[in-house]
Amino acid sequence: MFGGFVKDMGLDLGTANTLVYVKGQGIVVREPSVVAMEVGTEEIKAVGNQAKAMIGRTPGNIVAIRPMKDGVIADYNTTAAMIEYFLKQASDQHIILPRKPNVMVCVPSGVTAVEKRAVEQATVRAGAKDAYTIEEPLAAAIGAGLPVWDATGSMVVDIGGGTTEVAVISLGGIVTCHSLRVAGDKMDDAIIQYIRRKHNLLIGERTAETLKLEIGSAIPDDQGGDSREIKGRDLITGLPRMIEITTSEIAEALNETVMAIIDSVKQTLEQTPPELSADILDRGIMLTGGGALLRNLNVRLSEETHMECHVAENALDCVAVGTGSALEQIGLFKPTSAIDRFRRKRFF
Ligand SMILES: Nc1ncnc2c1ncn2[C@@H]1O[C@H](COP(=O)(O)OP(=O)(O)OP(=O)(O)O)[C@@H](O)[C@H]1O
Repeated sequence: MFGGFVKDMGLDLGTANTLVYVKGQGIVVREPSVVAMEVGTEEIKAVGNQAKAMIGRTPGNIVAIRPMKDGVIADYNTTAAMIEYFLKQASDQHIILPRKPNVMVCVPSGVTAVEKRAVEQATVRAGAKDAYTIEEPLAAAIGAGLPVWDATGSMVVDIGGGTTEVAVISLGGIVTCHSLRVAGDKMDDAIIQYIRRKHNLLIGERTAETLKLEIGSAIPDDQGGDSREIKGRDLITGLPRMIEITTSEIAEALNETVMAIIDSVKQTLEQTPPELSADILDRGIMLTGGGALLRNLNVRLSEETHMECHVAENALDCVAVGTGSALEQIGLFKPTSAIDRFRRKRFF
């Protein structure tokens, strides 16, 4: 393999988190996709965990931004700088790189050719020798251990920060899929809006996400369920205020988002060829991505589709692991597969 030195990498360039998978070593970097930058000079002050801690707390001259939005690049230069930082971190910590690595990056299945090209170019600009792309649901299915290469239908629902990807896969290819720009971030927004409407309280993104992680659920609890005290700014007095929020309230806030995901699964099932539907009925639906960890989401989806729904064991890692595994098996991919090779034109 490339003189025995170069380690190829799989990059799960997510809206919420970026993971780097190094061939033979597994996941070596796992950090939030956040960059803190100085206004005016655009000098990067921090990336990843350090930058995330700054969200909502930065002084006026520093902004913490998420350069990926809805699964695609919203800010090209910052994304390239962020990828460069993560690839460098992976190589500094774990490997010797006498030559540039080949990098396989995942992209949502619904991206345009321009959006895909931007990801490839940003990866090359960040230091990759060659960039390859793989569609996210295929990577998620490989990472979740589904038999994607067999002549049998597998269904995967990957719920990330920016996108939800629903796909039926057979013989290494995507047969039907839906990509929905509704996922974890929209859930956080829904919680912010709900608390604003119902309690006249303004809370930040991080508080909303914490509520979702700690007491969120896709099914309301008749008894109210768990509760948490949260602090925010009163919209009437402008003063800080504390209130108590229950699981049932969060479930109510998330209902619309959860229904959008369920509808997308139903639509995909409606468009699935009957033989493959039968396979899915036998094996069930596999949920991956951080959003799949929302409490009772699998139960709710199961009730709505009358099928078994399983949450992958390593839900947050599936796409990165699948992306890395795909790179290891690149020889197995046919030209019609979901992987496209991008030959770099010299940039600089
Ligand atoms: N236990 C949990 N319950 C609910 N949501 C969770 C949980 N853990 C993580 N999440 C959410 O999962 C999302 C991140 O998931 P993931 O890392 O798979 O996304 P991503 O790959 O960065 O995004 P995308 O695939 O859309 O680009 C965040 O919105 C996060 O809040």
